[in-house]
Amino acid sequence: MTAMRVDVKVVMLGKESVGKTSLVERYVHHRFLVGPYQNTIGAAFVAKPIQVGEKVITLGIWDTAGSERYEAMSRIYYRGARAAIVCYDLTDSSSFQRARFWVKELQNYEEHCKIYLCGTKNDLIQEDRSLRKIDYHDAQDFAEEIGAQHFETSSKTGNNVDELFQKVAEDYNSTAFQYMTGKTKLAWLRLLQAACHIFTDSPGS
Ligand SMILES: Nc1nc2c(ncn2[C@@H]2O[C@H](COP(=O)(O)OP(=O)(O)OP(=O)(O)O)[C@@H](O)[C@H]2O)c(=O)[nH]1
Repeated sequence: MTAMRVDVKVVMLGKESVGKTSLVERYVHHRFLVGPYQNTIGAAFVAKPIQVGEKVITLGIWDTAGSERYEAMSRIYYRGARAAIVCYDLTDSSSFQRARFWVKELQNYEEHCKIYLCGTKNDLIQEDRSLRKIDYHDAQDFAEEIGAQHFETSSKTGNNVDELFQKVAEDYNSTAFQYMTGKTKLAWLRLLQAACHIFTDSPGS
């Protein structure tokens, strides 16, 4: 097995049973597993290359266990993450409280981690609007307050799932230069300068 170089560490956070594993399954394997719910123990990792313009960016996705029993462990997994997908279940108001908890944690301990707020299971809302427990605008306001992107997804139908992960990769791509260390940035600038010289000095230009 060859090791894959990971560009962005992404962590999935949220109350148990909100659908973190299902989101990853849908995105990575294009499937929705039916059958008895199996809670994640500890965490699971998967690497997924994704095309952004001309580039391929590999997301390293950590799917954490939502059970409060594993809270201390989940903290280990968000260390150094560049993106966090904080999930809540649109049909469960307590899951939104839990999402607020994870957002606070990230704001306090992982300030460079970009947050994506994700309301899951929107197929259930499409079927029966009375099941919605989190108003779209309330969640949107919260997302704006914390500077996060907000998505409502369904792993069952696939609605908005690719868009969510694509956005994570695109955001990383557009900010990657910003996060380069001084030395790397200088090297890139010199390379660009040299390329410009070659272009302007080339015969016929
Ligand atoms: N209808 C519907 N059910 C979903 C969706 N996503 C997840 N579920 C169901 O919700 C239950 C929990 O899903 P998981 O993906 O295992 O949840 P989790 O957040 O990974 O749970 P933990 O591992 O305990 O943290 C399962 O029975 C899923 O089938 C969805 O988009 N629509």
